[in-house]
Amino acid sequence: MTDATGIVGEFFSLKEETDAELLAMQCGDFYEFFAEDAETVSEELDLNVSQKSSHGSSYPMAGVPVDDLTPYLKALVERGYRVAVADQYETESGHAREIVRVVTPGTLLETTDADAQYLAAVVDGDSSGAIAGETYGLAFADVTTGRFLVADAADVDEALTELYRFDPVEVLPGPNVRTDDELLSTVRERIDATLTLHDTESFAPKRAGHAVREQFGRETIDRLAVGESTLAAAGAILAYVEETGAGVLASMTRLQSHRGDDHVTLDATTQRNLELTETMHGDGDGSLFETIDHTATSAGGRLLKEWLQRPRRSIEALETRQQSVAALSSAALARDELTDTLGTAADLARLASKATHGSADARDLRSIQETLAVLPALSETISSTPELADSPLPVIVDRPDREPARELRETLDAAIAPEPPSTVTQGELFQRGHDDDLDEVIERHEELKEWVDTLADREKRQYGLSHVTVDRNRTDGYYVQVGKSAADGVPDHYEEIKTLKNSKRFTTDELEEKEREILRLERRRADLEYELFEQLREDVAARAELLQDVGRALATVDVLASLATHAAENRWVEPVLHRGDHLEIEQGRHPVVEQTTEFVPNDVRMDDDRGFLVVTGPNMSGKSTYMRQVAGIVLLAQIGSFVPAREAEIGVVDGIFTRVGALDELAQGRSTFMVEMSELSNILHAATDESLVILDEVGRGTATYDGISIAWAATEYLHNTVQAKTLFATHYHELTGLAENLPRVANVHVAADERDGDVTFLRTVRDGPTDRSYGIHVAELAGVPDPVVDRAETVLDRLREENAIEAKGGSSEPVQAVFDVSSGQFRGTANGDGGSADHGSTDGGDATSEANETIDPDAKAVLADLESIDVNTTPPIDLVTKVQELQRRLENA
Ligand SMILES: Nc1ncnc2c1ncn2[C@@H]1O[C@H](COP(=O)(O)OP(=O)(O)OP(=O)(O)O)[C@@H](O)[C@H]1O
Repeated sequence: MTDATGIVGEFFSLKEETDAELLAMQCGDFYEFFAEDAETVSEELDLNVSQKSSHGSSYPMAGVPVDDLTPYLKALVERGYRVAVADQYETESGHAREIVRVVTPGTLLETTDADAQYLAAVVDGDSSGAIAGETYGLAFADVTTGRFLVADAADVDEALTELYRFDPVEVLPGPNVRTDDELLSTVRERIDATLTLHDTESFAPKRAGHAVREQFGRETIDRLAVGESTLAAAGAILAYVEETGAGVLASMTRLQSHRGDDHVTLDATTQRNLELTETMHGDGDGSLFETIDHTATSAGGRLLKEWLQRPRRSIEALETRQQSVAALSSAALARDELTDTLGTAADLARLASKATHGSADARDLRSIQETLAVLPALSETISSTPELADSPLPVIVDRPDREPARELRETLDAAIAPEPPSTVTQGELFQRGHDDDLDEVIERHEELKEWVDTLADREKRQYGLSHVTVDRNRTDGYYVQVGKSAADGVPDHYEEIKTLKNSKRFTTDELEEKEREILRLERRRADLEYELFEQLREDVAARAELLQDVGRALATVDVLASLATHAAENRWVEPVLHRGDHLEIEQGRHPVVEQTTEFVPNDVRMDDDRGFLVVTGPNMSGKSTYMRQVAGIVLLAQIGSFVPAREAEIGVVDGIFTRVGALDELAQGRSTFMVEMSELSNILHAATDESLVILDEVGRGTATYDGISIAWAATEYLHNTVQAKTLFATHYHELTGLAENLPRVANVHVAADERDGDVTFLRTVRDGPTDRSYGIHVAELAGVPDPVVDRAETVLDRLREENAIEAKGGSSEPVQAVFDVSSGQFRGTANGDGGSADHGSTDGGDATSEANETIDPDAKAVLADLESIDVNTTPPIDLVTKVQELQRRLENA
């Protein structure tokens, strides 16, 4: 196919120049896709495919009108394609075409989605001679707002955490990352991003470093102490943005580092488990963000998401936010006024990016002017409301450079027409007074229009004509129309141009001359206005950083007002933050569940001597909700928000780690247990004594012995070595015994009431372990058939009486030997019906000797070994391993 000539041949040779999946090539008034591209596009977008013959072959062809390309591009890019666009231009010998842009998910400017749209690059530092301690370098850019951030990560998990946090739409893996299967497969699984293998050259440290210094200045790089692999990632992004022709480099005014001790570690799993921005099922509805979001602007919404994904540790910074939230929550009227004012604000960062790219129209500049006016309006409300004037809010609105912002606003206000058209090439964009030449053109134009408008009257008067009108249309230009009855009386210099049913149209030399001048002036006006507009747009683009600053200030006020609204409407309180270990929440509620349920508030108290809570309780009683509520409250406190509680005192944490459920992994067909263990391993490595750890049912994904052993060992490790604040929900009743041996472990349980076989969930958390699990009751609620429920009751009763782990015998007669966990003694019987095994006797020694008479010698040896184990001194894991070994021996006996 590539030997095609003509237009199709040109298409194929352009296609070779790009690694984009699709090429849209301009052919006159259409952009055409050929061959396979045409088929792909028609399938994706329902376009008609025709056949194009070229030198004896025929090729599928699909096209869209030039003016309609944008929505099609957007749709293709949102489906993950990268699309090259080749424009046609005139040459002396006809025309030629060249690729002017490659539109990719991360460089799409025409987005209408309010969310941030990050393009990410990840570099494995080992390959780029990274500085010590820095293994992965990451950079993130949002071309739609000009935001540019860098981060480094010590290992692959941290790198993934950052990626998950930014949730990029496109990822550029660095040279070594391309062979990192773990990272790439996780990115593919968890992040809906297009992976683009961009030119490895652009990641080269020297070249990348140069590009970054050019863009952001040497001082910034030094100040932020950006490492080499991070520089490589940032440089690769700059190169990519430039090469794709997005033309927005100038809007990337500031490099921000995403490092530092100020942020709370929230690993990828935790961000999902806590349902920060979407639920475990992938919906936005029901997430923490959706619940607390009352922002009035899309930039405010984006910032609130960012805060939730990046809680902070600096008490000073958090208290500053709290003071604003407190002031705003008590000043309801002023808050409403601020929110109403913010409602008129456009997305300044996005508009700045459009101005830089050259795609902003006159309406966009009007929006910029109107939005710049929002800042002084907010300032006015704030300074005239005493509570707000005394809060940190005035500092926030004064942070952008107000004077140049005012100048820009006034310039735009004076320049742009109040309601300009959306096209920038047809004139009527400017007001009088912006430019003398333009004013002259407009004046002369208006004079002529005036001459035309009054012509009919003059002609009537001068020549005594009736039924005269003067008008203009496309085919006839300007004409004088005279009613049929009067048409014979027109003067000689009238030249007839058309006869209609009831009238005739004429022109005159003078009218033609004026028409020519009007047309010339209109063309001149359009050209001049376009030129002036481009100039003005460049002036605005040069102020991109200022616009971003103002946008950020508006978004910040928006988020603080939103937090205040939520606090006021839901009776949230201001938590007291401190550096210690103490965590006390009185009458806490789950921020999301309280919206839809009559919520039963609960307390939590954790301290130096009570740093590890084992949470037990029946199924469905509310264990998970309780633990998530604690994590949610701590997280909200660390974004500066109020919290759902009557009172809260919170020692700030450096990280929140969770291991909760495994719904989604199951759907992806990964082994639940494997996932559970790798998450646990990550927590045991990453958590510190200042972290908060939430573990829900760890060890449930495997056989009971393994499960208990792992849960037990993890508890010891977290308690003794990591010393993180931990809440651990479990069904393994055995774990409640830990409180007796480990000083910082305490038991709490979610209470349930059982009367006449009916269980009522009280949802109240109390100190001490639960006595039973009520699982059968939940099975009954879930509709499990009665005979099964009855039988389960019987089995459970028997198990409860024996309180034992069973070991099976291996002789011809099945032998049941029962090891009593609570007493550390062994009981057994020869008859297969283990259930009747000497229930009356609690004296294990007697039962054992009785059993010994009837069982074979190998089994006896096993029993002897078993008896010799000292349960009180043997660590649980060894104990379980030993029991397993004994079991095996019995089976082989
Ligand atoms: N304090 C509360 N007030 C009101 N409803 C609650 C409360 N806590 C939990 N619930 C509700 O109870 C139900 C069960 O809660 P949850 O899933 O937390 O139980 P669980 O003990 O973790 O269950 P399982 O052991 O089966 O995993 C949920 O529907 C939840 O909304």
